Amino acid sequence: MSPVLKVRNLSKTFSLSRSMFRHTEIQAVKPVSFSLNEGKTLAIIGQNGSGKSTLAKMLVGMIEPTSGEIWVEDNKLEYGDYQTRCQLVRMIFQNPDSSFDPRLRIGQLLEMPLKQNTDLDANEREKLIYEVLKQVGLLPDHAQYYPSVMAAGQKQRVALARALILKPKVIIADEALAALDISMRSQIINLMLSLQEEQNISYVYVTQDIGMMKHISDQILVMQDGEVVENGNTAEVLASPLSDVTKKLVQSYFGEALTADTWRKDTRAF
Ligand SMILES: Nc1ncnc2c1ncn2[C@@H]1O[C@H](COP(=O)(O)OP(=O)(O)OP(=O)(O)O)[C@@H](O)[C@H]1O
Repeated sequence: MSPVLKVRNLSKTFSLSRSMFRHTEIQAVKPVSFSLNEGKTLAIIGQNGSGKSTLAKMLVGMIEPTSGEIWVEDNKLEYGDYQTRCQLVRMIFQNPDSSFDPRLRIGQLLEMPLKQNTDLDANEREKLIYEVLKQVGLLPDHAQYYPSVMAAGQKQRVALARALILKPKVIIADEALAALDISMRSQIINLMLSLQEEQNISYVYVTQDIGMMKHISDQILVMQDGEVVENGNTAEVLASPLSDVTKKLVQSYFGEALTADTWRKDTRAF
């Protein structure tokens, strides 16, 4: 199986002006390389300020990398080429409200990426909008709703629908489920898992939730101070962590080192 997402030596240094003559540089992400196969899930975990979000934002084209390359299949993603990128990689955020225009109905929100990035006519766009609403467990009638009248879980379904509508290869979820309560979170996760199975989507979750990632990720990348300190198969990394930061994350979530036995016995819902 060949990788769908390939990242080579991707890095980001922010330069902050302290005064006219003084600059400080922050190496938010030191050169990182990894790849992700089709239909698989990568978890990027790490403490606050470790560089997770900066990495995710570079993948989705919101931040210009200082160096490195991002490939999706045979397409090299160039910063600023939104048209190519959004058909390959889409992102969902923790707070959908901040990315929804409150003046637009759900149908209009979903139609926007289709108008901007495809040649579909109005009938074809409408058909696709109803199809994607159904895929995320909403009804055709929801196209007429404004986001403000929807519950948090429904809004996250709309965010997912908007990410799915261009049929991307990779979806990046930056702390997308952290604000939802446990039962809504499980519903959305299960929905994302079944969509993954149907459509072979690859997911990158940016999260601090190691418990959930144990259940749903195939690969884990652990970051600390802008550096990837561990990268590998989730079960192997969590069962035999090499870095102190991973050991601490495992210990603080599971209360002990994670042996094969405790792994099996851990049945907590995510
Ligand atoms: N636009 C920016 N300008 C300057 N520095 C930034 C910018 N964005 C992030 N940083 C810095 O880069 C480092 C990594 O931040 P980042 O937000 O990627 O970490 P994170 O692991 O996602 O943390 P959190 O979980 O708190 O979001 C931090 O030191 C942060 O202050």
